[in-house]
Amino acid sequence: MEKELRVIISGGGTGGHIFPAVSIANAIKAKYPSAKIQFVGALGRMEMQRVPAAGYDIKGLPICGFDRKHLLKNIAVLFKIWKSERMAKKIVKDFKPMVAVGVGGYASGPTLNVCASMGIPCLIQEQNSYAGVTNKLLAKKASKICVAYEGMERFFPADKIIMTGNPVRQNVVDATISKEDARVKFGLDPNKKTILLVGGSLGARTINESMRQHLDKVKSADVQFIWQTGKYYNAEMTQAVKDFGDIPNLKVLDFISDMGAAYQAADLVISRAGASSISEFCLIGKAVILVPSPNVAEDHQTKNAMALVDKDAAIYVKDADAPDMLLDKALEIVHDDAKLASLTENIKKLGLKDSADVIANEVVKLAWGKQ
Ligand SMILES: CC(=O)N[C@H]1[C@@H](OP(=O)(O)OP(=O)(O)OC[C@H]2O[C@@H](n3ccc(=O)[nH]c3=O)[C@H](O)[C@@H]2O)O[C@H](CO)[C@@H](O)[C@@H]1O
Repeated sequence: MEKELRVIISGGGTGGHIFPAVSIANAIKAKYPSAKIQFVGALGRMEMQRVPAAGYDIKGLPICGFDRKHLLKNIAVLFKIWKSERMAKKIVKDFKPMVAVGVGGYASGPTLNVCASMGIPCLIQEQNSYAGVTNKLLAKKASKICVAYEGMERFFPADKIIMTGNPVRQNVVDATISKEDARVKFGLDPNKKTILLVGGSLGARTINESMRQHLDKVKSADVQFIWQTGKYYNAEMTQAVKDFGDIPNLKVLDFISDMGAAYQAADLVISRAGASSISEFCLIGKAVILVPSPNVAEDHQTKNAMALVDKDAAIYVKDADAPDMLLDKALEIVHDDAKLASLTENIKKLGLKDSADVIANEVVKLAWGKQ
């Protein structure tokens, strides 16, 4: 009989790292229901809520990133890294994983470093077309590196790279709720065209401003809206809507837990161009307007977006132009059924299926020592 499978999964910071981790865990559990999975995240970050909500146990490390503006503060950061490594060592010793998975984000640094130093095989998953700092540092120690974009040999040893695509949560891509029921779930008219706005897992100032500055147009549009503001901006945007007055065709939310239903409800999505969001649009086949964040390393969201836009699989609106034209563009497209159909058709061709499954197989092979 094979031994009990024990896996550590570490990383987080934003949904773009957390949700791929959860879907890898789900895929492992689907194959090995008795597998023991321990998440390790960063205290105070989003994974500390989202991972338990997905049904997994998580332990938090007091880790954070270096402060490039205030160098003196980094003495405290060094102490936190040291403390995190000690705590990671204890977690690893107690849990005794057979394999470790890192999905990027601060916590995966100490966790995978400790695992590698104890001879536990490590796999890392990089979601973007531009590798994150932690993953770049861990690449030497990892046995396998799962990626979603071509050309990642720029960052990682070519012989370790496996092209898997980004794992997306099963309940997001396999949502069975009908369009009508999904709209009712969000308190909307089941028969009215619907636009969903999402600013990534944390919300996006520009997308929010593109709505806030045009609430008159929103109210008079023959369309309804689900507007995810992000937790940070929610109070401000909710107040702006309250000050404007009643807008029955608008639902404002800080965070959407059931993204499967939100996508089902929508005829058109407006979104940032984070890697997991893009993978979801491709797999579900959603007409989307992408407004890449200009505030990310190497402008990687624009690269993520252009991979679709160049194939007529998404519409691109530059961040700086969004407050002026995003809403008008969306209202034009949502009423153009031929355009919606061609966008849907083209984006569907770009989805890499079964990513979580393929990665889970690689994790299991490493655990059993079959590299
Ligand atoms: C500002 C920033 O640093 N963004 C990065 C971050 O984005 P971010 O965390 O926004 O990640 P993605 O766009 O890749 O994924 C967002 C995920 O959150 C989910 N979701 C979103 C909103 C919501 O209300 N509910 C919900 O469940 C989406 O379904 C998706 O699964 O990580 C991505 C993956 O490494 C990067 O490509 C992004 O550049």
